[in-house]
Amino acid sequence: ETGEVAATPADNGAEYLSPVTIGGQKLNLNFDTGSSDLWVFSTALTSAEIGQHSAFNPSKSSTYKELDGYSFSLSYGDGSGAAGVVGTDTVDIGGATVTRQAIELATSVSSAFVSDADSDGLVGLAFSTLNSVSPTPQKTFFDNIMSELAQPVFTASLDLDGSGTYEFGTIDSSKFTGDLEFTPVNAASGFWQFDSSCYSIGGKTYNRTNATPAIADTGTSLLLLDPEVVQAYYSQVPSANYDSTVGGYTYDCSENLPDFAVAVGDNYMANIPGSGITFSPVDSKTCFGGIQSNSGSDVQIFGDALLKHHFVVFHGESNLLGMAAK
Ligand SMILES: O=C(NNC1=NCCC1)c1ccc(Br)cc1
Repeated sequence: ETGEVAATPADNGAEYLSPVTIGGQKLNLNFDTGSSDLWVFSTALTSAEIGQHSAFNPSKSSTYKELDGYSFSLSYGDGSGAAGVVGTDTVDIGGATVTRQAIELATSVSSAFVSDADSDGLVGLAFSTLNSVSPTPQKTFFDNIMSELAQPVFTASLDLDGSGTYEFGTIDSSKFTGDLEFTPVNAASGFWQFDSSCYSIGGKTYNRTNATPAIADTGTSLLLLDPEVVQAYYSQVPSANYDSTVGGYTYDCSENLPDFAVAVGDNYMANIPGSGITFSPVDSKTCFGGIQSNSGSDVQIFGDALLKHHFVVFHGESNLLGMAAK
């Protein structure tokens, strides 16, 4: 079995959305390798909360089964969150189908999800140990389908030109160039976590002292790195400075930015060309960088700002992360 869906950049440029069919109902969900819950907007929310979203209606699905007394409650790294009840239903992602997938129906969502009209919920693709369902944590879609897949993998090929895809069960070699380099993942963290001990700026490589690990997180928009690395990068950008009003480093959009690369394990330097560093404009002349600080936390987050420049393989059986150029 295999499945393939488009990953389309949302209007806000901050996330990618993919169509998922649950009990015959189609929703646009954010595939998130940084969390492990599949939750959706549900008709239990108020119409003000639902707004333009698609909301799952359990009473309209002939295959939905409530899990009596089960609940979920989640908060994400950016402070957004959701909570609600739990059931099972048939989930189809591009033809890959799980018949009894735990789906989490939101009865409350944070304001960020209400105002982001593009996302009808998330599909968690980190390890099931992080699932928030009480009293019994549930398995992710990938965990449930892995044994049925032609290969126990899923891949992310995110593009800003709207041609991105997620694929389950196969590694499509037409989607990348050069070698695919695999790195061991520390699954005990619950994340797709690996070592990253060096970086390069404008082609010059630096080793990090007391290097914190990194995670591959498709649910985070930016590249959130140690302050040491971020300061080193923006010291090479004359007009750059930390602007507390927007909460990050900004610079003149006319700057000719240096290339940047971070190590993924010992065998791969993941590069972002200088032309691909900017995340968004702040005003007519100022730009906001895709490289920002993780405020010194114990892990670096390699989000879409990095991942969209690469072909990424998540190998669930051998706990490896594959990276290639594209
Ligand atoms: O929440 C996280 N990733 N996913 C999403 N962010 C926003 C919506 C979804 C996240 C994961 C790991 C670490 Br460490 C910090 C943050």
